[in-house]
Amino acid sequence: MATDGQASNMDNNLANGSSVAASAQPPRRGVLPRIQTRITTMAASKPYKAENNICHDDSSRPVKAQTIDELHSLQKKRSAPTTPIKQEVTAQSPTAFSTISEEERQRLQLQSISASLASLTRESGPKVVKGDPKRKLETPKAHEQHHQYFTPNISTSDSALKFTHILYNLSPAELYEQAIKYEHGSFITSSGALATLSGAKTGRSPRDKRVVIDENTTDELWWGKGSPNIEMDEHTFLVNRERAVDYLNSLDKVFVNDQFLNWDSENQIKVRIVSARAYHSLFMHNMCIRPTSEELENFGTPDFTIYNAGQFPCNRYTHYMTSSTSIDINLARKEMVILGTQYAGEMKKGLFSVMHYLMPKRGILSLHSGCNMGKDGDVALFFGLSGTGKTTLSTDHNRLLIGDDEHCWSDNGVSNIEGGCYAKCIDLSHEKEPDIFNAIKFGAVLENVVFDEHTREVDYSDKSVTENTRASYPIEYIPNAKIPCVGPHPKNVILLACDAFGVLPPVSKLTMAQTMYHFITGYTALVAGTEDGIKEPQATFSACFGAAFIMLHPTKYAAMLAEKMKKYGATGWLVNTGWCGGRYGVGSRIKLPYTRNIINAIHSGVLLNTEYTKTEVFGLEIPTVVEGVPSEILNPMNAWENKKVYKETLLKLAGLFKQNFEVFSKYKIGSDNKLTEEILAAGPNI
Ligand SMILES: Nc1ncnc2c1ncn2[C@@H]1O[C@H](COP(=O)(O)OP(=O)(O)O)[C@@H](O)[C@H]1O
Ligand SMILES: C=C(OP(=O)(O)O)C(=O)O
Ligand SMILES: [Ca+2]
Ligand SMILES: [Mn+2]
Repeated sequence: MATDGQASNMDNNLANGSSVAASAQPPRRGVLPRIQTRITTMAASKPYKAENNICHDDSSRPVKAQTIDELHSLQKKRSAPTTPIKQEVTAQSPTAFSTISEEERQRLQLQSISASLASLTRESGPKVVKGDPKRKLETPKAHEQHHQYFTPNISTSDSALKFTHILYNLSPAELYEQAIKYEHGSFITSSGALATLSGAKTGRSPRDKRVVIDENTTDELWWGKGSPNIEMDEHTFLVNRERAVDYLNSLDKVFVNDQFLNWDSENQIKVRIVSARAYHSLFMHNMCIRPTSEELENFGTPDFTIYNAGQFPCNRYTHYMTSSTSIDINLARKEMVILGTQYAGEMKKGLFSVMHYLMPKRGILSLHSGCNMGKDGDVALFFGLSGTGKTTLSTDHNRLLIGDDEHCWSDNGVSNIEGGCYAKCIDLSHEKEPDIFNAIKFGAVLENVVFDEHTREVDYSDKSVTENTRASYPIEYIPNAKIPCVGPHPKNVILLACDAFGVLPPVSKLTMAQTMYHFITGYTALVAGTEDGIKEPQATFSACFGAAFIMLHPTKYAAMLAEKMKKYGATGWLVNTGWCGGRYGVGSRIKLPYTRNIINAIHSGVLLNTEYTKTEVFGLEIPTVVEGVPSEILNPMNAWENKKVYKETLLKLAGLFKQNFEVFSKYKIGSDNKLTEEILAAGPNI
């Protein structure tokens, strides 16, 4: 089909081409057209006159360059001067860089980057210089005094003799060029996105995420069974940090991104990402909040720094290492080191873990949820594990998108932590998800997708590289994004589960105790791919729908959620975006349009006042009708052909729920004894 189309297009072009040629004066074979040397009918608008009656071969102005090199130098305009240095600084409010010259500011910035990259054993940062090493002019001689580079006090070692070039907050266009020139597997797709490969790891490696245990974190953090925080000591962290920093400094150039997290300006943090790949720099450019040039000038010292040396493995002879991958967080040093994985999601989710530590300390609840808002200001949260529909369902053409994955709930309302979205691409189509499909354009990063060698058309159904194909794009690529990404207190809290057992109803209305029970339980069937090594869906429990990212005990987050939901009167819902009519392999996944209709009925308030029945075992309230959804699927028992197998499956899942919840039964949720008892009773009855 496509070939036919192309062929006939080509025929048309040829036909058009020849007809145009025919209508102009065709040069007769063997007779070349005469060269004109006289002005005849030059357009009157042309600003210059012919000299000595000799006409130039071109009707435009001559180029203002004497040589080819000069011509090339004209092509690139220097960026507009950065915002003027503020002079009106009072003695009471001197800002960090307010009274300094542009040169001094640049020097301080490079000094800060050099300090970030400092070796802790040699106690010095590398010699850093701004700009691409391929532009030789910018590589200074060491004795030259040049404001573009910074030389720290260097102890004797060969690594101290070279410069590390810093590609600082490059634009997407510059990053495209860097990726395409220097990184294998980088291509521009037909829609303008940058296609890249993340290497051997195409998903996160939760079993390789380590957190430094020290005198503070011993008591503060959640350790042990079920916790994502695999311990490591400070010394081992420093060994890995040194390995990453030495690797990065051995390169000709590194990328540095200085950006923000959290749209709530009172609770924003400054992050620095040092990475070796343009792909990683563009990914974080999309995922974090992009500073304005003025904000960048006043950036100062970051609150948290990532060293991404993902191409380089960790050393398995190092204590605590169980593979060649390690993602290490040190809260005291405010640093994270990545070795042995190039999957970009580690950076995004690593920072999310950090927010899960920092925000609750301020009484702010961090949420692994999507978030959107109706035209009347009604906010909905979409909690759920990977693949349950946070990104898909929060991206809704009829509502404003606040964010697809990571939020904060403070006394001021909700705020997105990030500046972009990270959508799954498997089986993506314009028809099913037009807004996400259209966001995959110039500036978007497309990970691990397969495309036609010639047309660069992406085949979203192709799983040859991985099932976890991904697109990262700035949030403003979604047409109805809410910028700034903040909103009032949520009205609906939707818990998403992708139930591979097919026994949970497509929608149920939850009591407060049930909401807490299901929030702490965090059930889903993990969909293939996002976590490395998972190929088939399997039942999973992940506390707070994000056990891989929370840092404190789950009951801390649960207590905060209960308090906020009560205070602001939010309603909890459980939505199964997984299977109906049988388990995975027998039934089928609930159709996305049905789920959207369910979600619409929640947003509109229709589902608050409708008829409900209660299910056995889980005791869930289910509506008897939802507009645009076949009534027979609303009660899963009706959708199953074999009722006996349904009941067995239901009991099996209920048993897994009970078993999972045992560890939480000895904990109290906040200061409320009654709520704790109610939560324990809100689980399945068997
Ligand atoms: N009924 C449904 N509801 C939500 N998503 C569905 C449904 N059926 C299929 N899907 C697919 O499941 C995936 C959900 O993934 P995503 O929205 O990225 O989840 P998350 O953001 O929670 O990780 C998407 O690929 C989506 O197209
Ligand atoms: C980036 C991730 O998020 P999600 O799959 O929830 O979109 C992830 O879990 O690796
Ligand atoms: Ca997620
Ligand atoms: Mn998502």
